[in-house]
Amino acid sequence: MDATTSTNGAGARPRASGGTPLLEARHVVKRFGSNTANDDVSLKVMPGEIHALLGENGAGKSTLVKILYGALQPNAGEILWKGRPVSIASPAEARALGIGMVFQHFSLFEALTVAENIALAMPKGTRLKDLAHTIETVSRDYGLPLDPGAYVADLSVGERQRVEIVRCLLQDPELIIMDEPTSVLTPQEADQLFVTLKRLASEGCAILYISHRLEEVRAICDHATVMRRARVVAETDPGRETVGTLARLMVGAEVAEVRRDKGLPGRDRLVLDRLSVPSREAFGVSLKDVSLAVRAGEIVAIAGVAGNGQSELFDVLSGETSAPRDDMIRLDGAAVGHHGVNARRRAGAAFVPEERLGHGAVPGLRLSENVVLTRHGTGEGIASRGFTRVRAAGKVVEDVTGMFDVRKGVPDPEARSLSGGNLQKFVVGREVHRSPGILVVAQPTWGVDAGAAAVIRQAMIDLARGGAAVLVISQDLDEIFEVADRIAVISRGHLSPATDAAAMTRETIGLLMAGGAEKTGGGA
Ligand SMILES: Nc1ncnc2c1ncn2[C@@H]1O[C@H](COP(=O)(O)OP(=O)(O)OP(=O)(O)O)[C@@H](O)[C@H]1O
Repeated sequence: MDATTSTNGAGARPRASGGTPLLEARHVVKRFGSNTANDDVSLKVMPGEIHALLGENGAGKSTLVKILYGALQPNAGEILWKGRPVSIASPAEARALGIGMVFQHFSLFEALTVAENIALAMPKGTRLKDLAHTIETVSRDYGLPLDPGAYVADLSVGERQRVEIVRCLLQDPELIIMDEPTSVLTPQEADQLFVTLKRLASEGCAILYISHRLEEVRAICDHATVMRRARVVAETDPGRETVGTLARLMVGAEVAEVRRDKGLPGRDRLVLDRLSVPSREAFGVSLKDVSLAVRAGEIVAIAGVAGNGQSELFDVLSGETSAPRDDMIRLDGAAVGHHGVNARRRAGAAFVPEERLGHGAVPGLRLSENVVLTRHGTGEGIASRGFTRVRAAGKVVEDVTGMFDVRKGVPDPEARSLSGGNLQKFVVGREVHRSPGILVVAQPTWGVDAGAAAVIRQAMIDLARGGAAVLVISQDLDEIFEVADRIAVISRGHLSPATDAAAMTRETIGLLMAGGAEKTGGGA
């Protein structure tokens, strides 16, 4: 690995050429059956360095960091910690060395409080009261405020991540591994996280950082290791690259630009009429008088800080919860507010939830079985009996794999064995493949690489331009501006009127996010 000197930011540190790496992986190999996920991978992380691990979906990044965290064992290769060979047999051993990890999929118990969750990772005998106090102090100091007594079930995704980070910090790590930490955060939360990471790095803690958001990698990372198809293909200083050159290093080709011509919106297809839904949970968000009409041919995006009613809105749109009145939700003119998810699917709607594992796909089922699950009640070619069903579902898997370049080791694997981004591509692709008249999708490109994000965004645009009404719920403003014809903002359960995207700026959206939506009231 070449010694490089960082050019980014005031706090940039030169990359030591002679110093001992904090962590070094040498020639690591990891196979899953016939699929090689890491093929002779080497990596050096220096103390106090923010080190990006980049690569397209399925490149092998998560596999490598799971090995470094002791959650997986390599088939070959060596790991050195502060220059000494170590064998990291379990996450507990990794933590004992000083390696912490914040996962992409959270591992918190919803029925426990923040303090109780963190206590599980602390030495036996830690008093809950003292721990609550420490949590409050550390979380405040590092700009990640938390209420130790709050139940995890009531926290937003961004807050849950804070719990994971604070739990990690309390173990005094020298290296923190983060797998796509900003994909669940608002722009403001992400900025705050960057301040926290810079501070940790200035205190000597190294960060190994997986992200598909290349702009942020350029802004905060001192060094990047790039993987492609299980191998390391480049080492670079991201501050010296552009987003385009980084994307090319990852994907090995130019990333296609999303094409969008102006649509000619037609009739109303999805209509919400003064939809109010009281929260089911003590700390949940109630939807208040939400009105919106999404027309044929257009994409409407709902922006907002996580935890402002997005998941409640998705649940009532998809039929997971019932609307108080049937006609509060109309699909192509038909009142469906009291209908379940299958009836809404039969009415031509498709839904892609935010959580892909568990909600979007059942982890232990094969992809074809997951296709059957979402289509058995819709009468769309997945016949109701035996072989036909399995064969037709297999064909859907094949089509979606081709259209969305889903990378997988075997033709029909269990959902859980796909890399995060590939599963997302599959779940979005499975629904787009139905050519729905109405598509509601939450966080469509969460965790997918630049190339795949372009494919998914293009598919949504093409679907809309073909006459569908597409509603995108997203926290990613870049994505919203790339795809949306109109933008509405959700704030504490209120939805602002959907406004022509060309007339919206980040500033206006920011103001609406901060509570302005309540003042402007619901409207289409
Ligand atoms: N438990 C498993 N069983 C079988 N194959 C697996 C397993 N875990 C990962 N793989 C495979 O290993 C390869 C690398 O996956 P990995 O999750 O490491 O990729 P990644 O670079 O982190 O991708 P992403 O950006 O999409 O999260 C993929 O082909 C994946 O399908």
